Amino acid sequence: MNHPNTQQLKIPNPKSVVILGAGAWGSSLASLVSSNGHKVSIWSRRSNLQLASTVNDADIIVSAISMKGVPDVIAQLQLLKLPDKAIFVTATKGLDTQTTCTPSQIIQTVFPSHPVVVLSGPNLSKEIELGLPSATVVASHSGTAAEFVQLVFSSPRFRVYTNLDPLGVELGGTLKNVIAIAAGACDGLQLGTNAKAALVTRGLSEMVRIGVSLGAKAETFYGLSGLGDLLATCNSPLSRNYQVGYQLACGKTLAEILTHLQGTAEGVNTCSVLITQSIGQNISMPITEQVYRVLQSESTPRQALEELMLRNIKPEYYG
Ligand SMILES: NC(=O)c1ccc[n+]([C@@H]2O[C@H](COP(=O)([O-])OP(=O)(O)OC[C@H]3O[C@@H](n4cnc5c(N)ncnc54)[C@H](O)[C@@H]3O)[C@@H](O)[C@H]2O)c1
Ligand SMILES: O=P(O)(O)OC[C@H](O)CO
Repeated sequence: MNHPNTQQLKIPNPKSVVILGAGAWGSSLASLVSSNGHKVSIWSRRSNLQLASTVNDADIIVSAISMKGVPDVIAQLQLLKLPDKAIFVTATKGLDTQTTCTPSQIIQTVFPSHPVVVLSGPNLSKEIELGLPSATVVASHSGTAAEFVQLVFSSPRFRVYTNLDPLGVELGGTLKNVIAIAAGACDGLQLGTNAKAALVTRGLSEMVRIGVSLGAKAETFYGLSGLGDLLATCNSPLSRNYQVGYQLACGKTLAEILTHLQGTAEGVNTCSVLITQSIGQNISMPITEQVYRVLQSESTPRQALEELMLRNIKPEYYG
């Protein structure tokens, strides 16, 4: 089968794309789509735009809001008449603390007749704003919807792959945030490259274990939206989740860090949800457990390291 290359990707008619959320990621996604010649509207809870008039002709509605705002904004959309053609794209990386649902699950439950596409990958918004090259994944049970979104977002600086495991892609981007907090702490404690490699590899193992138990495909976690995003977030000071861990290791309190952090570190809330899920499903998640204890001030990063190193020795299970 012949696929077009990025030079041939122009969609004949510009599409109408609505971005919900005017934060770092919403702004970067807007600039990617408008550079491709599409009509972009950005709505946020603080803008003067009416949600109803913003979405009334949308081909694509993108959620780039923080997880805590998703249920409320989707409930607002439920009261409106959306165009039948509208495809939802979620670029939010978190879990709902009330229901433990992912954003795509929340959207699909409220809008069962609209396709939902997950967009996730190693995409630090500051690098994208600089025009640096990057790749991502758009995943949906509707291959047609995923390919449509792929065409709208693809460009020579933003390479977009399709995938048919939306839950796996969404969980990859969500679960890695907790491991990124641990990786930041590892660097803050100056534990070295060997320790970081061990942490990230065993972290991936935890992601696969809980992800598969929640219904994702194991292989998805070894792609861009899993391992790819894990590597980006665990190795970059641009990541807010990494920053949380790094600064905790430097002795700051979580409250101090969050007060000064630019943007949202979803891993903090995601960690609490994962602890509930891992206990409920009897799944071992030692790194997540230690991150949780540090976030709750029940332990320090140094004590968390000791706890991890002193666990019973065992075979290297994969997954
Ligand atoms: N920044 C990145 O590099 C990046 C990359 C990929 C994915 N993401 C994900 O995108 C999401 C947004 O991240 P961000 O970096 O843009 O965060 P941000 O803090 O810069 O922006 C968050 C946006 O959500 C809105 N919001 C927050 N609470 C809300 C509520 N209760 N109701 C309505 N709107 C609300 C804010 O007004 C703002 O527009 C997160 O889930 C993040 O994990 C971020
Ligand atoms: O800044 P973070 O930690 O939210 O990470 C941003 C993106 O998820 C990286 O892909």
